[in-house]
Amino acid sequence: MEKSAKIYVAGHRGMVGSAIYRKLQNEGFLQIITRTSAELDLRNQQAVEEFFDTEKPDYVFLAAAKVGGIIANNTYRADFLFENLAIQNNVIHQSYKTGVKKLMFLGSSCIYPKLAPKPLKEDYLLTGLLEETNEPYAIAKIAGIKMCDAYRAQYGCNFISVMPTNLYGYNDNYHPQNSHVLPALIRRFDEAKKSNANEVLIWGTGTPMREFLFADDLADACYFLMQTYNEPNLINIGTGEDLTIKDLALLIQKVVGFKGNITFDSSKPDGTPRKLMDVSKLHALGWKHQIELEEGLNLAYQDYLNKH
Ligand SMILES: NC(=O)C1=CN([C@@H]2O[C@H](COP(=O)(O)OP(=O)(O)OC[C@H]3O[C@@H](n4cnc5c(N)ncnc54)[C@H](OP(=O)(O)O)[C@@H]3O)[C@@H](O)[C@H]2O)C=CC1
Ligand SMILES: C[C@H]1O[C@H](OP(=O)(O)OP(=O)(O)OC[C@H]2O[C@@H](n3cnc4c(=O)[nH]c(N)nc43)[C@H](O)[C@@H]2O)[C@@H](O)[C@@H](O)C1=O
Repeated sequence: MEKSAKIYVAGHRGMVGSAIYRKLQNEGFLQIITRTSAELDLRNQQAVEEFFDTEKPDYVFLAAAKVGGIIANNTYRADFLFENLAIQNNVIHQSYKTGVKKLMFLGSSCIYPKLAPKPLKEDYLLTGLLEETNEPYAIAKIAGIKMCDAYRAQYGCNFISVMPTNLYGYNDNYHPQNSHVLPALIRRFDEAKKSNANEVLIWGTGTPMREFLFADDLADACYFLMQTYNEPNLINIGTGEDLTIKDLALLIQKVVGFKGNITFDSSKPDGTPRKLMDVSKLHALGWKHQIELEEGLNLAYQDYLNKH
């Protein structure tokens, strides 16, 4: 990407989009185009068409999506399917129509079959049934991968798909019900500490395993792949390391400094038992994460404290 190129970061106020925006600014890009969802609703086909016709971006990072944790995905099943399909259909199709040089589509590790062998290799896509709690979101993301590949095959578009693992970082969503586990627990432990509560409740059994990547590391990987990777199919972005939700809770408890107990609410869903990514393809290209989990948790907790 040339430093003077017009780069559209869709979703620039979100956790991932804001990290990509910071990365591009730090690298000296001069024309980063942004719109909030209030200014440009990406579900609106006509508005997206007008925006692309007017702005004609050279490069697109598609980091706008309807996003949430296990309960949000399971509760708003129609919204997660419809909104994500609409956003990605509009952005990918208009990128083709206006001659965007390269587009990056962000998927998620939940596109892999629930019981696929671990670690999850890219070629396990569509080899089995999906996890029920986030099936609508995963179906939309799989459609996004297939759209990028179809536009590459039929029209020669350089559209690539990356699959990040579970993410956390600056500008995360700390909603008590709708957020992902890591920000939810930062908030719950912090509130328990401040109110001198005796215990913190963790959803599920604590036995599922998850892999976590700091969003600024993800942005760095996205930037790296945008410069170097021009292939169909998908590429995983993660750390290659995971831990149980119980161990994550104990680590967050330590970082926050909560002295009470933790208990488990097994009436809440566990979701996928494990979704560790195989990151050998990314490592072979020469990229590896920098920020380890405990360091990232301290950074995220400071960001939470600054804003709450
Ligand atoms: N968070 C995670 O753990 C993971 C995220 N991902 C993927 O990364 C990407 C970004 O996620 P993340 O940053 O966490 O999500 P956020 O919820 O933090 O940000 C999403 C952004 O999308 C924008 N957006 C949502 N709906 C619309 C719309 N209708 N029109 C225009 N913009 C819209 C929002 O814009 P505004 O602020 O202006 O309303 C918001 O800034 C997504 O594709 C997600 O699937 C993948 C794996 C894990
Ligand atoms: C990124 C990924 O995120 C989603 O999948 P998920 O990994 O299952 O998401 P999660 O972060 O919400 O939960 C992880 C684990 O943690 C447990 N857990 C404990 N206590 C809390 C808690 O307080 N909140 C939440 N949310 N989970 C909790 C929870 O029960 C589960 O076992 C997808 O829907 C999909 O959107 C997607 O791609």
